Amino acid sequence: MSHNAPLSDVPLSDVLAGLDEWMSLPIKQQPNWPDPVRVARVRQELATQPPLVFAGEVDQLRERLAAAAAGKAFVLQGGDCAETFEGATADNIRNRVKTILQMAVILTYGASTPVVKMGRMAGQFAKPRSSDSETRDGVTLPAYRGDIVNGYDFTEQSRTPDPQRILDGYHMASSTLNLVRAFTQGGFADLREVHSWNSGFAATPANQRYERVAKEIDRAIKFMEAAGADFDALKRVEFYTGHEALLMDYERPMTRVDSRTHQPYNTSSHFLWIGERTRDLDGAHVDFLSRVRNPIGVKLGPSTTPDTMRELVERLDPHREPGRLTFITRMGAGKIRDALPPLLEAAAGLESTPLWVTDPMHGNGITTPSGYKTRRFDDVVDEVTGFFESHRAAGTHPGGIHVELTGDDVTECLGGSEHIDEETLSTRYESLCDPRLNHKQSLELAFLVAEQLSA
Ligand SMILES: O=C[C@H](O)[C@H](O)COP(=O)(O)O
Ligand SMILES: C=C(OP(=O)(O)O)C(=O)O
Ligand SMILES: [Mn+2]
Repeated sequence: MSHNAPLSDVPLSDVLAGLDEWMSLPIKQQPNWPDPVRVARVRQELATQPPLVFAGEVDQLRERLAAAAAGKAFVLQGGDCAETFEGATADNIRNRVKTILQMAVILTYGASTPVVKMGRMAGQFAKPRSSDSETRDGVTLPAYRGDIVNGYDFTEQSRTPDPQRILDGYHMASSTLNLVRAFTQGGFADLREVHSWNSGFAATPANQRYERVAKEIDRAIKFMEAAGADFDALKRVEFYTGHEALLMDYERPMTRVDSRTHQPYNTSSHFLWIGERTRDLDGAHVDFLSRVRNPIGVKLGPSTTPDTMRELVERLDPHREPGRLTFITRMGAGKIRDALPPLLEAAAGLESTPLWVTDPMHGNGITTPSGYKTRRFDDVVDEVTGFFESHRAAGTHPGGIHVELTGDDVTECLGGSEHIDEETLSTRYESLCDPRLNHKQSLELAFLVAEQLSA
């Protein structure tokens, strides 16, 4: 029997042994910890900490993703490229949650589709890098790999990987998730608050357009209330977390055997994805994630062949379980119309039902002459359009969108209705890794996606 069988026929000792199989496989993008003994101690301590999510929630998300894969819902995943410890403030978390809620309203209302809301939040602390090191003014130090590994400051001390950061990352994820749960379960995310999510954001065409949608929703709710509808269910909103499962010294200790089902769940997050750089078929990440019950995503870049995709299905979704596997394509605006159709065609013969999500960010990175990593809003929109076109042509379901965004008024991506240009980038560029859509650009994108969805 395959190791990730949906039914728990595998002896517990085999399950536990399997969870460490990755250690014997090639692995990429892990830090060079200077003191492995300290890391081992941290791993042990982390393994004793309470889980961040409950396995039942994870199962519920799998059902929601299955609905999206079947064209009955749409998934919205968004958040920072790299969450930071310093950025885990109430204001910052609230603005990101508000932005995702607003985008979800635009999509739900504009396209009459249920939206599965998921943050790149509460654990998005580890980053894969193109280069292991960074050189500035002749000084070479280890690359910044995310706050869960090392610091961004360009000093030897800060860039040296520090395992204490793994525990700090756990606590940051825990407090972030606590606030996210408070907002989404305590009334803040109630659809009757649809106007208040817009407050605090500057008046712009996108916000004004949002206000108009909010007014219409308000009127509809008032009408239904007057007609006797009970809206208590609106008080609570399902909101899930996801991050790239990259740092094995975090992901493994957070993986626990569920007492109800005797199956392993990665309790650091509801959803986990494997990055473009670590999805080797015979590598550690694919093996490890094939053994946990969480729904799993895999990033697919433009060079992905149908064979690779088929093999990923075999390894990660051998039982063809709806909701289990999400392909997050990140092809680039210029490539998606050529690169995605062969994958959609090949998937049709597999009896698998992967959820197809577009990440219109990571294939569209450019660096300005002054050294800023950025993306053009128009390229982001073009990739999203290419995603919808490809699915329409193939008769498959465009199931969701995955974006790097913030609720703040940063200037990291070029364009949008505010026409951020190369000179403006430096005024408020805050990301420590990839450029994010700001609040207005996020709403603008949501309106465009809603149009595509309802086309
Ligand atoms: O977020 C994705 C990657 O970590 C990022 O794009 C890598 O960036 P780099 O090429 O600057 O290392
Ligand atoms: C590293 C990322 O993406 P990818 O693996 O697609 O490059 C990311 O999502 O930040
Ligand atoms: Mn990124």
